[in-house]
Amino acid sequence: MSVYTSVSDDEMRSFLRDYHLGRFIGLQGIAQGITNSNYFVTTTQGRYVLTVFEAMTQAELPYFLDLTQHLSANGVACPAPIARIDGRLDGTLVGKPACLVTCLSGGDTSSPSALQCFNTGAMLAKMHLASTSFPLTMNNPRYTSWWHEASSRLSPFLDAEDERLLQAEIAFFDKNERTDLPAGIIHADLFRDNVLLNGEQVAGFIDFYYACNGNFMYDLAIAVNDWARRADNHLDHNLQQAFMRGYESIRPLTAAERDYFPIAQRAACIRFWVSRLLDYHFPQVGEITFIKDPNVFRDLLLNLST
Ligand SMILES: Nc1ncnc2c1ncn2[C@@H]1O[C@H](COP(=O)(O)OP(=O)(O)OP(=O)(O)O)[C@@H](O)[C@H]1O
Ligand SMILES: N[C@@H](CCO)C(=O)O
Repeated sequence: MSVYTSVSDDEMRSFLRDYHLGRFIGLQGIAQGITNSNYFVTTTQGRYVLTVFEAMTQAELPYFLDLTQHLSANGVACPAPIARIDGRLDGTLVGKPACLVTCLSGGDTSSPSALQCFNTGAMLAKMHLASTSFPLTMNNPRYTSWWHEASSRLSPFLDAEDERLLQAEIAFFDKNERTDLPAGIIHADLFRDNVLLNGEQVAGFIDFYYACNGNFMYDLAIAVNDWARRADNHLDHNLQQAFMRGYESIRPLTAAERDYFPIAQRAACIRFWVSRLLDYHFPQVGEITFIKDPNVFRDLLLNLST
């Protein structure tokens, strides 16, 4: 259950006074989710999702809300933030940053069909195209310099084989990274649990809080590594192909991007192997998180080349 911040009906009524959303009817906590507190809010005008941010600061929030507003206005399926009467997209509730967004129908899946992969790939390509006209920028907080630094912190906790593999992969990417390929805003965390599906259709991408500037192939690799990953941590060739075909139905890849894709997949493994290792070995006091198995991405890394 992840409703860490309790919001009373009276607090919600008072929050809603800043919006043109009619009268408050009810509030219902959403059980899924790890980082933030989420509620369905019903008013006389409809149903919305309230997020109360547990870790993000008020100053950090506008970038992400402006981004989802831009994307939804440009045909990308994602929740649109609701503007307050004064035009702001973010507010404060129970002393924490908060926002209201449109409520999407649908749910996530842990075992996607090929058509769901195709449609998610197509929507990711739409997002990449739409992002090129977004004016704000954000550095990727979890990229090469981050994993260099993190790998030093992790070194005492790793056995010799894992240490060697991690260092070798980091060095490989340092040599092979390309910065001249198409880039823009990337989601950077488009796992299966961050896409709501309505049957075979994409209802919307959620959780844009790692979105940043980056290489499109790296973003595609992050998504494919999760969407096509089988329980044995090998990639399902058909699901991978379906995802890539969907992507290319909207944004065809160049030969250089195609060549780079396997390198980006290895980098995407480093990213999530390292973040999960950090969560495991350095659990933050008071941080609300469930530790996910780091070895999934070590094993996927090993299996990518077999
Ligand atoms: N706009 C939306 N419309 C409908 N349902 C939503 C919407 N946003 C979130 N949800 C529901 O709330 C759940 C939790 O949302 P989310 O995954 O964003 O939680 P979080 O705690 O903010 O992030 P994370 O779980 O990645 O740490 C989702 O699985 C989904 O069921
Ligand atoms: N999608 C990430 C967690 C959120 O960044 C993971 O599965 O490790």
